[in-house]
Amino acid sequence: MEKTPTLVVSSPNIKYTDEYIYSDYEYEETLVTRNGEEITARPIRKTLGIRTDRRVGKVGVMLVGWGGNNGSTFTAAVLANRHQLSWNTKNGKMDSNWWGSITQASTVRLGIDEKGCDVHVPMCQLLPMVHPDDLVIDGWDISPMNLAESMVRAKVIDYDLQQKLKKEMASMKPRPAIYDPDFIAANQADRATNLIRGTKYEQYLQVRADIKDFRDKNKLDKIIVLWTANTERFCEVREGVHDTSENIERALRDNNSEISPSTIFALAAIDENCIYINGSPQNTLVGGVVERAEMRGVFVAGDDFKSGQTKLKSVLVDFLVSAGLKPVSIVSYNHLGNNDGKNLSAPKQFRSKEITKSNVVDDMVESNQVLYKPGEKPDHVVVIKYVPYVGDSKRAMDEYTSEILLHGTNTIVVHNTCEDSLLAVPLILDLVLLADLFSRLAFRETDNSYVRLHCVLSPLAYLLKAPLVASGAPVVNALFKQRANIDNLLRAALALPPNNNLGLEHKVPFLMKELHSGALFNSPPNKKQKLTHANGDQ
Ligand SMILES: NC(=O)c1ccc[n+]([C@@H]2O[C@H](COP(=O)([O-])OP(=O)(O)OC[C@H]3O[C@@H](n4cnc5c(N)ncnc54)[C@H](O)[C@@H]3O)[C@@H](O)[C@H]2O)c1
Ligand SMILES: O=P([O-])([O-])O[C@@H]1[C@@H](O)[C@H](O)[C@@H](O)[C@H](O)[C@@H]1O
Repeated sequence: MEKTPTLVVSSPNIKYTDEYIYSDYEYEETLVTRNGEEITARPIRKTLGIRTDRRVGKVGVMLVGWGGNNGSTFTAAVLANRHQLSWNTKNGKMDSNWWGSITQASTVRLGIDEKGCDVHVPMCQLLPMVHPDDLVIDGWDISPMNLAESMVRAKVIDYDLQQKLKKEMASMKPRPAIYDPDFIAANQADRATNLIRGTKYEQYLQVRADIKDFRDKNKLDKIIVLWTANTERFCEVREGVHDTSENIERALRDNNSEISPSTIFALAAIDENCIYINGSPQNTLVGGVVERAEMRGVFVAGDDFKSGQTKLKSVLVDFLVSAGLKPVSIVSYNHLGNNDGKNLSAPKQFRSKEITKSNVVDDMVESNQVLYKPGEKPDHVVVIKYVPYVGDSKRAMDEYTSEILLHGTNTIVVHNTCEDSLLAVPLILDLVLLADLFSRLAFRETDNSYVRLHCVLSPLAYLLKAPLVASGAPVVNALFKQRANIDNLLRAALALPPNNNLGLEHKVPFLMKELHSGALFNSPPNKKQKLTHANGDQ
């Protein structure tokens, strides 16, 4: 594989040491105030010291639901890419790739070259990230099947590739897991034979022991626990039970029936200082769990991978509303035949998914009060049907009807067929790699102290249908705003300004002349500011 060039930022605002990258970043925003009919906009600017720990270390990922379609396909994809496997299909020989992963297969605009042409680099090249080949994988499942059997059961991976992976995956066996029939569909009962017995607290202790065992056996520096098990019903959040760390601890020890398996996994992960990510729609990350994460300085993220219909919805609705067209009716229907679809065929589990698939348009609608009165929303219907024959190949049909000029209407219909797991698995990789990277960022608060990001990793929103945010923070669902947030956070850690898409060197005559004469690149750099970091050389 050709060696990717090393990226170095040459600026008085950045300092590289063996352990850290120190950057002075000019954070800019516009403060808007209203006084009756008058709106005032005031630019504000703050120099932020950002430190990135370059030491990636040895990273493990523990999947809850490892034996599922996503878990087995993720494992197959890591192994296929690690071994650079090729395999035969009816369409010819295929090579491994990570398409669908923004860290591995997408690029970020870095800037322009001397001719003024945009230069893009792979996202994974901007800052030190875990290499997918180096990930150590383990996990739990209520089903006892090993990963080779799980891969066959999933019917996602091409047959010839399965044969090349079977031996290695047969040696991988999910650890016994926590099963509570009150939280997932009754139709999952026949899988549930690989279980941790005992009270909820005993199960919590066992999960912690499993994490310690995985860490010690593999000499890991960091573990990320990611839920890709079945969708649970929402737990009924109760004051005095779910609201604080202390109350949830008590509820756990009291074997409270409203403490879900996913919340037990989350508490165990956090108490073992592991990042916890929820790839399903249920409300695992209740107040007490987030408070526990804050107290321990551990990161959490969720909910529900944003892989297909919802991802497209967060683009189409953003396009329509920002074009001044008014979506008034959105209908999202799909059917699929995998075990996820089987579990979602139960009303309570479907309701969890319906919630996360429905709330995704709120921020875009609320951003345009020319089109929508306060509180006004499009009609929005979500339908999911289970049709066993189609397996993992989800069939999605969407209809978007908008009001246009002079109350005309415009109806867009989309049909989409895909192996659902092949869309979700790259997101699992990105969630793991970006969560690890973001956990290594720190922001200088005083001369010698740094604070990390808020424990709820909302910069991962691009990958999630219902992004969890810090209490009181706005939820952003528009896909390209979410993407710009990731790109510009990475740029900020390199003391680079956000991409503003102005391109004035191609629009303002004297800038165009400077560009072509080379003068544009000789303009004096920002006045050399003293690095604000106490640790960086002055
Ligand atoms: N495109 C996608 O595939 C996609 C997109 C968004 C969200 N999701 C969510 O990801 C999750 C997994 O999807 P999938 O297609 O892999 O489903 P799946 O049913 O194939 O896999 C889930 C696995 O979890 C196991 N399991 C159930 N309860 C468990 C528990 N308490 N502990 C440990 N294991 C448990 C099951 O035995 C199964 O092997 C689902 O919640 C789904 O809604 C999937
Ligand atoms: O990501 P997306 O395509 O909007 O939503 C998908 C649903 O349409 C599908 O029915 C469900 O099984 C998947 O878990 C996923 O949530």
